[in-house]
Amino acid sequence: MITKEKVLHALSHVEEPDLKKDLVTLNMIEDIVIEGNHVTFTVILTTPACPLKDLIENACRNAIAHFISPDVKVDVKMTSRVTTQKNQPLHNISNIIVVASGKGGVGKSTVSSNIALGLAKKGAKVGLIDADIYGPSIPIMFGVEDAKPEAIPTPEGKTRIQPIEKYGIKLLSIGFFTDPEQPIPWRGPMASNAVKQLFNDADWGDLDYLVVDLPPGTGDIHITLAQTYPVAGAVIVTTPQKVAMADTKKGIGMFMMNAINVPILGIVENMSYFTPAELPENKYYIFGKGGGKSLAEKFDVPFLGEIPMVQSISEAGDGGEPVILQDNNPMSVAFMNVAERVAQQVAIHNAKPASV
Ligand SMILES: Nc1ncnc2c1ncn2[C@@H]1O[C@H](COP(=O)(O)OP(=O)(O)OP(=O)(O)O)[C@@H](O)[C@H]1O
Repeated sequence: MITKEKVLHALSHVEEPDLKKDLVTLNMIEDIVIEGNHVTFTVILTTPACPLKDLIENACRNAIAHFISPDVKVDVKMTSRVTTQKNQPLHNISNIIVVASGKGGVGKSTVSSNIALGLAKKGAKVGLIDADIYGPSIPIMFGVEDAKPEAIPTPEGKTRIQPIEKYGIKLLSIGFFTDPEQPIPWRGPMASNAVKQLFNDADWGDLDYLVVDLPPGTGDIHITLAQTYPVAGAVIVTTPQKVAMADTKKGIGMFMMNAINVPILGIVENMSYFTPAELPENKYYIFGKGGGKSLAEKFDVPFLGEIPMVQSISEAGDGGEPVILQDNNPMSVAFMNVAERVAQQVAIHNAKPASV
């Protein structure tokens, strides 16, 4: 006879590959129902964007077959409860992910947008802040250049900014509050205060992930944000050129400084190679090859993936519909892989003991 204990015993032999503990110890199994020869249970993953979903499901099926009987009919429901970063800064936001680059123009906003939408596509509740005071490009990438977020008065006499909702995520850009024709005269503290308002004074609701597109380089905003709001981690975007890599090293160094101490979730290499649309098999490594990967190895941080230079990426971004929204575009898959790896790294960091 199949019992709940037997099912739990079988599943206690399935290890969560990232967290290196079994699913039962991690409290990832719920709702076991046994009806004769039919077993149903739910696996609670740490993120809906878990890249190991299929692997874990297969391992569960194999464990039941091996430890109970191959004849058992198994139904596995996969769901998720997103884990929360340590020192959660805003009670309704589980994880803040900053996206940074040493240099401007390497595709930081493109990567931020596609990661945010990728996580949302997987079912997560996602917000996106465009904190790039020097060139806020998220409004263009989401086709909401003219949006004017409402400020709603609260009973306490404050105002709450309502994020704009587009493609299933909530977004706010510093660009919504500035005149695009005017250069931004803000200097450090003023700009930092404006960005802080996007965190504090906005009505984000409950979010699993808040992705923040930082200005390029290292500066006041980075330091203020990292010190005011502990973040789950930083995604570093670089291109393969030597000059970009040199600045990327500085950026990584800044996040690793004791006073800042932001975990590096990994490096994304953008514009890794050029691929013409009509010859998708041809890859031209015009800026050099393997730089992002070797940088990740040098700093002992994950390499989150390479994104080629493809016309459809810039067309989609300029057209206000990031490429990940196109289901049949291979670049959509490339960005989804990056988004999944980011979510995976957040979950790994969240599971570490507080001192690590
Ligand atoms: N992989 C890619 N293939 C083709 N075009 C790309 C790719 N990545 C980014 N682009 C294009 O390059 C331009 C700059 O990208 P993006 O705005 O994302 O860079 P950024 O690093 O955020 O820039 P900034 O420093 O101004 O904030 C955009 O027009 C974008 O569409």
